[in-house]
Amino acid sequence: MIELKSISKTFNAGKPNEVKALGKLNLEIKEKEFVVIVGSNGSGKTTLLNLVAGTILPDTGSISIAGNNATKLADYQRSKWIARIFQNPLSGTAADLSILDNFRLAALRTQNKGLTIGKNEKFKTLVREKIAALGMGLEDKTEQPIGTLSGGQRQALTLMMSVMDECKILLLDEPTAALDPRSAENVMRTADALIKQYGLTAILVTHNLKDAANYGSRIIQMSEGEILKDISTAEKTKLKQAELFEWFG
Ligand SMILES: Nc1ncnc2c1ncn2[C@@H]1O[C@H](COP(=O)(O)OP(=O)(O)OP(=O)(O)O)[C@@H](O)[C@H]1O
Repeated sequence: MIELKSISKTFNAGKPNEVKALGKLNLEIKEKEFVVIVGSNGSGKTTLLNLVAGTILPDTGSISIAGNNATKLADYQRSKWIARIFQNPLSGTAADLSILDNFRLAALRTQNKGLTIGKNEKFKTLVREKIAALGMGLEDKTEQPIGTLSGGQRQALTLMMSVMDECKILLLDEPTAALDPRSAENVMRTADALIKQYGLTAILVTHNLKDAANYGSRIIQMSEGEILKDISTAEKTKLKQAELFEWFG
């Protein structure tokens, strides 16, 4: 589903503040795999997500997404395959617009459904059903500005918006870092359930080793722009949480 071949990325090349963020990185992620990426600050995790999303382009190497050569495609050209959730719950939604209008905008993102569908009763009913499935009691608040909701509620809705379209890949960039522990757990549970339900391929970047242990089918540890460890599903199920903390702590 995602294939990175010999990808390298250097920022400010040739200047005194040059940073080699990724060096000749190879990574293949299969369809429906849920990869958790851990690693210390500055190890290249977000750069890797940015390269997959297309917000930055690689210096060398190639990127294939869903069987397409995406190496030179900009982020908006990849958005039909990829949805992304950021650390800040305020990113990805328009605070002053209602929950429903935010879902309309999200539906327009991939330009598959068009404005008419976004306006009709069928769309409203579908949105209410999807929101009800989150079990947060937000289905009767769809006319309320999304900015009035808590960070956890917004993250859960942003997740639902992302997967309602035809996206196949979900990128989660520390999605719970700004949330209290309980909301964080709810958001991670919601993400995990949606990934399974919609059969998504997912990448989660996190500093939370408990989440790395509890979620996902594969763990990758990055260090100085390279993959240091790559733990497969079979190995991960055998790993005890204590061992994981020892390895990555
Ligand atoms: N746009 C940029 N311009 C210059 N340097 C950058 C840019 N983006 C990232 N870097 C540098 O590249 C390196 C990798 O950064 P990246 O954000 O990918 O790390 P990370 O593993 O996600 O870190 P963190 O856990 O702190 O979020 C860092 O040294 C960072 O300072």
